[in-house]
Amino acid sequence: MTILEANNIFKVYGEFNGERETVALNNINLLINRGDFVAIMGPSGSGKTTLLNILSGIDQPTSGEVTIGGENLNEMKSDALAHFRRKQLGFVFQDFNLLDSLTVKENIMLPMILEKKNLTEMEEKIHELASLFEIKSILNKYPYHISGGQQQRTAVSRALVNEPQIIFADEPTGNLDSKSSTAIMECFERIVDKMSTTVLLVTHDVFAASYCQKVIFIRDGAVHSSISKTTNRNAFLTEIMDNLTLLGGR
Ligand SMILES: Nc1ncnc2c1ncn2[C@@H]1O[C@H](COP(=O)(O)OP(=O)(O)OP(=O)(O)O)[C@@H](O)[C@H]1O
Repeated sequence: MTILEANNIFKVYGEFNGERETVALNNINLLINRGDFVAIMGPSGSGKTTLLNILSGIDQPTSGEVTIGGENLNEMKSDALAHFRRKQLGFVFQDFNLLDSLTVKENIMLPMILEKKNLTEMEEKIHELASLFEIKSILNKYPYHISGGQQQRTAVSRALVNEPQIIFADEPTGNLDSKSSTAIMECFERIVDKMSTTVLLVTHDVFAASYCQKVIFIRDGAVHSSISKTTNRNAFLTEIMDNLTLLGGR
């Protein structure tokens, strides 16, 4: 079942500070199905973050449209879009974006409080996610007292509490060591397997991308190619590196 559809997406940034206009996205078309686990890769400046921001309704395309679960993001008024994003989409960022003044548990609860869920429902959900991501023992700690990996697992739990249709992650392993990167990619694997959540991430990290089922390569704002995992993760990792070499760039 198609969950996200992007049709003829163009993004042109206007002239700024004497710089000429930039065509950041040049006719992108994408179909993402429920339960897909997809990485977007490409050289620096190829348009990855711009694409993720447009697919997730953070930014508007210059032309083209994005639908998620059949709803056209570009036709929604800003209040409706904000509500849709809060309820239907989950976000994970490179720098975790946790609130330092709230405990791990309170950070995870926040999106449910905004959705006015009842206390029993919130407690049950937190228990389920904290068990799944092995963060039960740190629920009452503050973000500055836990490791980067634990912070990112908290951020993934927070992204999942309202059972979103799709999780968007921008460089989720960018600030993590290799052990924590493995743990977070295994978390994504688990939610795709167990909950059929759809995960779409942008990454420079070949190791992280090798956990996905599919990698879409973009260059100069356009889809260049895509590959799907057919054998094991190590073979897929080699295939991703070969494709990146062909793609060029840093
Ligand atoms: N707000 C903006 N105003 C003007 N140009 C922008 C803006 N944001 C991005 N760009 C330009 O659009 C192009 C795509 O940028 P984008 O950040 O999407 O690339 P990226 O692939 O995510 O890069 P990186 O891997 O370095 O993060 C680049 O040429 C960039 O300079």
